Amino acid sequence: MDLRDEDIEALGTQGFFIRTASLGEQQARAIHAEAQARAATGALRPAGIRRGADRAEDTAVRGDFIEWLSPSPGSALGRLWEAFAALGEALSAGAYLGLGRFDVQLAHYPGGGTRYVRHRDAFPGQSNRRLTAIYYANPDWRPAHGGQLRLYPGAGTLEVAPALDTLVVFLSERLEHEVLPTHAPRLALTAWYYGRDVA
Ligand SMILES: O=C(O)CCC(=O)C(=O)O
Ligand SMILES: [Fe+2]
Repeated sequence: MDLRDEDIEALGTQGFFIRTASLGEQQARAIHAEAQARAATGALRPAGIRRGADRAEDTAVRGDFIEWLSPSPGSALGRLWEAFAALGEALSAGAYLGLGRFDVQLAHYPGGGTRYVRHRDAFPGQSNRRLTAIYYANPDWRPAHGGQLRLYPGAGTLEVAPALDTLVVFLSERLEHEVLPTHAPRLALTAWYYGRDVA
């Protein structure tokens, strides 16, 4: 996941950039297989809305099942973790984002019209999530499956297919987005990067 000047520039001007074929098909398929296997074990839990004591589940808002990952050296998901780490370092160096630690979440939307309504991942002023990087692991995605990521960069909208090996990176405080209803199982791995000032 080498960073190009145009990616850094797009992040500054539009608040996001998109890469297809980001790790290569072989790695992408291995990531898909591992993510799929984790989802199949039943280890994932319904995602909550809001955090802490206010946490609730509401599938009309958000219908995915999630698991927080830990680094797993030697596996395909471990290599993805390393790629996320390298991306954070490159963006800190190239875009002066001052990123520190990150969390990685595996999310599985089971299909059946599950979605995640329009939202932002962080709100300005709260020193929490600075950058969101989403990596899609869906080898046979077709338009009829839905589940596109819809971005609201300002004027108009843009839809991103959650297809194998596609990476979307955006400023968590800035870009509103939503997951359109998905009619086939949909896998995504998301890294959220925090500012360096946050422990
Ligand atoms: O999976 C996606 O495309 C986006 C999910 C999302 O917006 C989130 O988990 O905050
Ligand atoms: Fe989000």
